[in-house]
Amino acid sequence: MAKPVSIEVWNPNGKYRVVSTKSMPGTRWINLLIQQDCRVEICTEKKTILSVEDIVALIGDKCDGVIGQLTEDWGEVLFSALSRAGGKAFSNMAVGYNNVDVNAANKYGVAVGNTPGVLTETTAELAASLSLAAARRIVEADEFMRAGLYDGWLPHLFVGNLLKGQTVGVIGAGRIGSAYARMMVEGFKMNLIYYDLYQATRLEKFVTAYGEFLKATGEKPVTWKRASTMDEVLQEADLISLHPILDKTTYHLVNKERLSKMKKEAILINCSRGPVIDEVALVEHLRQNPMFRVGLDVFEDEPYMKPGLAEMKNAIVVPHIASASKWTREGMATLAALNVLGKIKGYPVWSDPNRVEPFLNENAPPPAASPSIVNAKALGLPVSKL
Ligand SMILES: NC(=O)C1=CN([C@@H]2O[C@H](COP(=O)(O)OP(=O)(O)OC[C@H]3O[C@@H](n4cnc5c(N)ncnc54)[C@H](O)[C@@H]3O)[C@@H](O)[C@H]2O)C=CC1
Ligand SMILES: O=C(O)C(=O)CO
Repeated sequence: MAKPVSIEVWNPNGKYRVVSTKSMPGTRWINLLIQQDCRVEICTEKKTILSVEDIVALIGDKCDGVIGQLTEDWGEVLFSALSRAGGKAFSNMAVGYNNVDVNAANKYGVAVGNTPGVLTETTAELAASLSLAAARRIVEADEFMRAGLYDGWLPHLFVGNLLKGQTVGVIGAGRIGSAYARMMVEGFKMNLIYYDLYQATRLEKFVTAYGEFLKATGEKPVTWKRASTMDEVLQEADLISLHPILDKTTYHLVNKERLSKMKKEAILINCSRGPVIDEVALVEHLRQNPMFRVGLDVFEDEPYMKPGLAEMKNAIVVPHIASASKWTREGMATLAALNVLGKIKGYPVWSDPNRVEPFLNENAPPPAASPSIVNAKALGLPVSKL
């Protein structure tokens, strides 16, 4: 018998019981659920990461849907518990769902939602912030200043890299990778090289058009290249940002051998998932190459860092905050709630998860659809005609 978990209840007499494993930003997501006759239970346990046992207790005997977090292990145990409780809907409050065993969800007929689109620009902006902070050694300089060590301007003080005219490399040019690439190309006039399993046609067109604009105004045009191997990006780029999903093909994509192919003064940014980089190999590489710099939002054993990383001056580390803007986090909560609500109400699945704006308009009711269900096809769910 699992131990009870503390909760806060909204609309106690609602017909459908929806559980959120965490408090989420904003109130729109709660109101949307309440308006559709849901009783909303929000876990108020103090600990940051809930165990599978905690979540089983939250699900209880009757539960129509759960909104969960990327820190939770959603597999056989939780999907079978949800199914036993009569639930057929789960949504991660995240676009990445490497914490979810979708096959297990399929086995129990549970729809799995995620929250694409609403975090694209916010995450890309954090990757751009880390890129600039690493290139211009902002964190080191800030520490130096606060330590009272600044005693006057010097020609060699915190000399970093100029981005303009250098090459930005993007691994995984999907929604976020492409948004980041556009920021770095347009903002800093960097040339682009990218590697993805698919062609990023819109991104290529954007860089071509921007290059033509620069040329027409008498400036050196920017260029783009789609690399046929990831190693080509590692060898050619001065700044590399990782934006693939985490799966078997991207686990330790950046390892010791690949790090050795990068330029000695290159900058590596990771705002995807920690295990995309072999972090032990990275710490060793940072030690051996003091001019190599890294900006990390995610870690292999999150929330922990591999030994030695925290001491490296050439590493900037932040606690998985890439999607942390108010608008984005409130939007993620809304999309996650609507994924669950849509399944409970028997709505179809939205036809294009890249076009989620209609769900985010606070001045209009959201469409009667689940914004993004990743296993819609496997479950044979109907698709919205809107
Ligand atoms: N740090 C943070 O707070 C955040 C992290 N993320 C992470 O970013 C990931 C990407 O998000 P989106 O851009 O929205 O997804 P997306 O699906 O639009 O883009 C992922 C891209 O990776 C590519 N890809 C897949 N396997 C690859 C491989 N082996 N080599 C190269 N490219 C490969 C895909 O073809 C796709 O273009 C999420 O899955 C999530 O893990 C997302 C949001 C916030
Ligand atoms: O949406 C995701 O995948 C995240 O990592 C949230 O920040």
